[in-house]
Amino acid sequence: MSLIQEVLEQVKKRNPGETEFHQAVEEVLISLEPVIQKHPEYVEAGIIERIVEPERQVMFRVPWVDDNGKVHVNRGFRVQFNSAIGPYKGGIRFHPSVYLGIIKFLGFEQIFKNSLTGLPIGGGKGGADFDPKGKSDGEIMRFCQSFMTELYRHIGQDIDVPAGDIGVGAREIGYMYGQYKRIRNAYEAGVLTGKGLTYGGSLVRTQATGYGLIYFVREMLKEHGHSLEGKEVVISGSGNVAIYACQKAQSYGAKVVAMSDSGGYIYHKDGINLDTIRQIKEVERKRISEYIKHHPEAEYHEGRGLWSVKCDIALPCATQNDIDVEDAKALIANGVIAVGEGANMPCTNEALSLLIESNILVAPAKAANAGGVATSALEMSQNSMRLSWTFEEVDAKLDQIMVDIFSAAKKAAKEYGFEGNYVAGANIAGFLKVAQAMMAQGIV
Ligand SMILES: NC(=O)C1=CN([C@@H]2O[C@H](COP(=O)(O)OP(=O)(O)OC[C@H]3O[C@@H](n4cnc5c(N)ncnc54)[C@H](OP(=O)(O)O)[C@@H]3O)[C@@H](O)[C@H]2O)C=CC1
Ligand SMILES: O=C(O)CCC(=O)C(=O)O
Repeated sequence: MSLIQEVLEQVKKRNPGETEFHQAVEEVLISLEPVIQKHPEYVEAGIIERIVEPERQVMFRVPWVDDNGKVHVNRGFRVQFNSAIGPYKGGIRFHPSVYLGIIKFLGFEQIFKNSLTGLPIGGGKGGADFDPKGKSDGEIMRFCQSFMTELYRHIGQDIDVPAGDIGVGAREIGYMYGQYKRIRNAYEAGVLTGKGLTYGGSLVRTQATGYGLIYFVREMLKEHGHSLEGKEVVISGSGNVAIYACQKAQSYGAKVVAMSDSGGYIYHKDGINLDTIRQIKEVERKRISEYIKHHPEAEYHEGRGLWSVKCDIALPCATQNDIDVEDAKALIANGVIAVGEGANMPCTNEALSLLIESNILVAPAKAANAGGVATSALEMSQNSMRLSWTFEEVDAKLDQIMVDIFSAAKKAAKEYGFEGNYVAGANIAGFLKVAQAMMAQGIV
């Protein structure tokens, strides 16, 4: 059995039931076979065994009281996966599906993604099995305060810097920051990113993941003689990543024809009206089905089925395992050119293999959605300097970072025998920097 197979077996045995974590580890380790052949010193130093084991993981009780005085108890998590190249960095997810296996898959992916940004940030992730849907502002605030009342012990601007993810946006970061500041009685803006602009947030952080995805997809299309101009695009989700991916894709002349939420999807042949989506999602916090009240010529379809909509470019921007083999087959049959992963691990491993074998261009999540965390790192830099850069300055840095990530993935893919496979290229380029740092720091 090869070392990679042995480590995979060990990961499954040691972390029973954590299927998303197994999936994420498998997807990375498979592409590292040629790397360890070339670098036997990594095998000797146990880099593969060490990189799949979190440095630390914390699980805690989050008690809170709803508006009717009823007590609820949720479970909170923070997984500090790897600090070889910088303080742990990664978002916080509030969603009822959250359990240790999800946070570990996300934390593991974050190691390689953060490395690809070229900035000094390690990998971590956190969250809670709390469902923010239908909760009042007061309930959200009390939950965030309770969550931070434990989390504050484990984080700090040079230790671990959380940010947003599913169910956590500027409102939640604000409540968590307020509670952290109250407990610590200190100015430490760099402890969280995705903050509001009046208290240390960075311009462009809100847009960064979606914009960065489109910058990466633009580079990938350009490399293969295509562009976004005139392409039909389908986007899953209608949250932070989806909205700003839609905005940037439209600005490059693409026509976004469908978007979704967990209830269903809308199809608008003439192109989605993003102002309506933003009003429904960012202001009213309602369901996407409301869209047809504003645009009766559009269609609403309940449930899954989004990936059967014909498109040139598919951008999964909702959640993990959104595109399975059947969805991939439907996309291929409909002539898709490219899939750009805005969400983390939105394709099953089987779907990814099928897309790659079918010569569909795949922009892998670790690279393509790295613009969010990269801009978080730029927010940390601004906090350290106590300066704020303009929108144009941050956006230009983000664009350059995405161009650099694309070329790093392309170069690594070519060097290790995977030319044109940016999934393998991103895994390898992300891994190499972390492995070199781990080698230099001894067995820790
Ligand atoms: N925010 C960021 O900066 C970054 C986010 N990501 C990843 O991007 C993805 C989207 O995150 P973000 O936009 O921030 O999150 P949001 O909470 O803003 O939006 C999430 C969207 O995905 C939908 N969704 C969530 N869970 C499911 C599900 N189980 N089934 C179907 N639809 C679902 C939501 O629908 P509904 O409202 O109905 O639940 C919503 O439309 C996630 O995978 C996240 O990890 C990656 C990098 C950075
Ligand atoms: O900005 C950050 O630190 C986190 C972003 C994130 O959670 C992600 O990249 O998945």
